[in-house]
Amino acid sequence: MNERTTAELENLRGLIDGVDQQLIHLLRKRLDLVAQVGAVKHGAGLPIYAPQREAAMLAKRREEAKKMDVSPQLIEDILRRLMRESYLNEKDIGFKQVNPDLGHVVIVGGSGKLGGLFSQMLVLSGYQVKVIDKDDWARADEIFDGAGLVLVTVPIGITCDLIKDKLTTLPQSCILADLTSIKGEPVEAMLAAHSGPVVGLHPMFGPDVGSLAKQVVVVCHGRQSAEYQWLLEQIQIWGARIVEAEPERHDKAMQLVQAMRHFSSFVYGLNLYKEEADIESLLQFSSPIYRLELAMVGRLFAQSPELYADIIFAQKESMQAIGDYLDNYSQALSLLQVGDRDAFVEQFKEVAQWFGDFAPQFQRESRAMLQSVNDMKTG
Ligand SMILES: C=C(O[C@@H]1C=C(C(=O)O)C=C[C@H]1O)C(=O)O
Repeated sequence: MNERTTAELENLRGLIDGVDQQLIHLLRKRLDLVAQVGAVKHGAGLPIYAPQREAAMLAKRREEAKKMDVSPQLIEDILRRLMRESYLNEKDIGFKQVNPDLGHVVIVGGSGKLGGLFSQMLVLSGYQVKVIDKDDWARADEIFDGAGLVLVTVPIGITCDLIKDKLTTLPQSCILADLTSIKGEPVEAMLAAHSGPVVGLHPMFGPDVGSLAKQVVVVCHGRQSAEYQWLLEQIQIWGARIVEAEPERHDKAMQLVQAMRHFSSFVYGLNLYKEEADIESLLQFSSPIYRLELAMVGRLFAQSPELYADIIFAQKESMQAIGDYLDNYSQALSLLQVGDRDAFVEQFKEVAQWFGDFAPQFQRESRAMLQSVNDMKTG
């Protein structure tokens, strides 16, 4: 590089640094304004996540960006990232308490990660939370006395027995709820054990989400829904979306969404291990999609084996779904073995047609994900 180029670059880079510094000031200003919005919402008991406001704002900014020859997608990406920050920050202010007259909340299995997250959200909303764990059952009467809500969040394998054995003498008006990832048997067990209000909940996220904004909580109604309506409102104030489902429909979906999905990730990891794959060098050659896939598989093995065993072993019916997968895998493999490329292409087309409009939609969504995987690369 000659001196002139070096000087020109230095000058321009200095100007870019200045713009980036201004961006930091603008971000600070935006965060402060969002904090004020958070305080107003907290006072009024409004949810932190305001989808209509977001959609309207994004549409306007996209228009304005276009006029200034800035990519609309660029401003949308930036604003979406900023909004994620907003949810995190709004959370710290706390949330409106929808039911101030509730007695305390008991979280059964509160030392688990998901129990801990719900405990934190309830405390941030002004509720008194008591936890009961394995070693505390001697004090159970005292802990449950006066409870307004009992939230069961123990491993699936022991959920129903625990409900049957230990939760039969709750105060009549107390709400009994669970967070288990299957709903049929736990809801039945709760209805049998307790004659008061009962509701089954399944948070469709792990404990490492920073905020509940935009997350989904599935609700399976048990009994006396008017009594726990406040809890659903409270969850919505935390930013989550409530999706109502019949326990059977929910459990059937989980065979694919959870059991089969996690099982195939497990086998994917198992296979890498048996093949003695060198992850380091795979990463070197990885395309963004491979990296994303590896991240989804690898993250499984950073978590609790018991948790995944529980999810995969929760329903006997999942075996059927997983078995079907294996059959389809074998049939597809046989096309490869006999070299029937045409049949493969035909099957591909058939599946593509079945996906319909979802295929291009998923392509758009994954494009953004793949780009951010690429952004995260360093060096
Ligand atoms: C700041 C608000 O809260 C959230 C965050 C937003 C943002 O960062 O712009 C917009 C909408 C809400 O989901 C708001 O409601 O305006």
